[in-house]
Amino acid sequence: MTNSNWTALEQHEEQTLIALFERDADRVSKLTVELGGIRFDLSKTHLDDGLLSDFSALANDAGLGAAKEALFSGAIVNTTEDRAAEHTAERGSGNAEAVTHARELQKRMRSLVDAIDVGAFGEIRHVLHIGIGGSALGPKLLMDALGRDDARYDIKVVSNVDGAALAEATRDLDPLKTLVAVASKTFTTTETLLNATSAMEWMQKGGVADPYAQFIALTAYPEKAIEWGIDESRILPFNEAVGGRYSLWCSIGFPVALGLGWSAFEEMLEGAATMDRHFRNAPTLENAPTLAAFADLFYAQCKGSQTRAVFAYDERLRLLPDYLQQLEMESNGKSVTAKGAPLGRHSSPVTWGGVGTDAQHAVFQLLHQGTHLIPVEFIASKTPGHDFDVAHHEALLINCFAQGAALMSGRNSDDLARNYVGDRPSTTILLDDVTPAIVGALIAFYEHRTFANATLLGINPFDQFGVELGKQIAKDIAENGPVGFDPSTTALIEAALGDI
Ligand SMILES: O=P(O)(O)OC[C@H]1O[C@H](O)[C@H](O)[C@@H](O)[C@@H]1O
Repeated sequence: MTNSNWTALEQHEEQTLIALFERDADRVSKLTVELGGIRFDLSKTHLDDGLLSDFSALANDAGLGAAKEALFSGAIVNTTEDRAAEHTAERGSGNAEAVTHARELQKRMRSLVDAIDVGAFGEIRHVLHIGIGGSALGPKLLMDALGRDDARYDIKVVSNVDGAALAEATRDLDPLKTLVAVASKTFTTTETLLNATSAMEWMQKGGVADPYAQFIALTAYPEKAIEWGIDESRILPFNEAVGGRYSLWCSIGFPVALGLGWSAFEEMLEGAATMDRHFRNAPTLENAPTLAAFADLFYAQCKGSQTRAVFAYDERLRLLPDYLQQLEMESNGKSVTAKGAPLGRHSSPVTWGGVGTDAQHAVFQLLHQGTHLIPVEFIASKTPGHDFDVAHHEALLINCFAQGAALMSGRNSDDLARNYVGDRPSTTILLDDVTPAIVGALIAFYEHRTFANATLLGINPFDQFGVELGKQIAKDIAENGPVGFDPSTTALIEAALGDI
């Protein structure tokens, strides 16, 4: 990818959003993609014919088509770790061998769901899912989104090493009726293993005669789980070529399959597969993840936006911003290219966000009148997730659309304190409903958008070495105490922990 591509994009003569709508009566349909029960409306971004053509050239030069084929065919796309990235195979897309392997492991998962259902583990009512990062955020999001009214089991997800999290999660659980799922791709993550050990003690204290019999493991390294004490028959392995933040489709999604039932889990996989096919085959200008990546790159790379904000106008999706933070920031928060050279550009913007309408009364002031340019994303559902008066849902959607309109149109006032400059971009993602299939497609959309961003920047989105240094230093402190650290760190350790 040449610098001239970026120079052309940076020098693009930008029109206001209002002018773009005035000049092109087809703008909404041109920049709206509908598939899998989702409408992606990018018409309130500054993408225009010129930008689309320049970004398409950039995508060609960056080899997006070949990169997609490499991803789906199971080639080594995670070059720094010498691995493929086979999350799409979990939903039946791509490499045949990986798909067959995924199906076999899913059969094993399904058998365990069935066994628990028929009482092979006793009278299980609760599942305590212990994991962190990619081993927690997906199950947490999905159960919160889809398991509100009719979850078949009470699923609690614990991630933080702060014992308060485990205390809260176990407070109302009956240890005799609880299954503990220890979810860790590597089965070496210290927080997860400490929480698992404490959950084991909680069960012992709670009178469970053989707590190990109520523990299962979800991991890519079964031998590590066996070493920890979990019987092989209660381990659900997954392919090590599935990255942690892409792992909700495999056994890390076990609580979802158990909590919502196997058919719902399959619907979620099928929804994601629909998005896989779209990303792989749809032409660039009709390709939702690719167009969204163009808009992301335009603002982050050409307009200096350092953040992008995501607001779920639906309580069921309130954890989506958290989920996306890991997906986007851990994937593309890198200052080096896949070839090991300095990136020389900004990496992924900071993803942040919240829930509408709450956020309107808290942070939207800055979005409307602050000096930062922050592309905003709204996610809403046509169908409400409750039986209360329809007025609630109407108010929710009206507010969502009003915010997008206000950001774009602005309103002039001679009184500067009351002036809205407008021309602030947003994307609206409108779901038919929050169902397993639609949420599956939505998450796959974000995965592919992240991949397209990475490819155009030349980043490997599948490693995360940035998280290692802090872990290493924590280990050093735990093993050796405050030896050899800077004065501030030493003083903090001594003040809070004394002689550890
Ligand atoms: O699943 P685990 O191996 O326990 O890893 C849990 C998480 O921790 C790591 O530090 C990574 O930053 C995440 O990508 C990963 O999802």
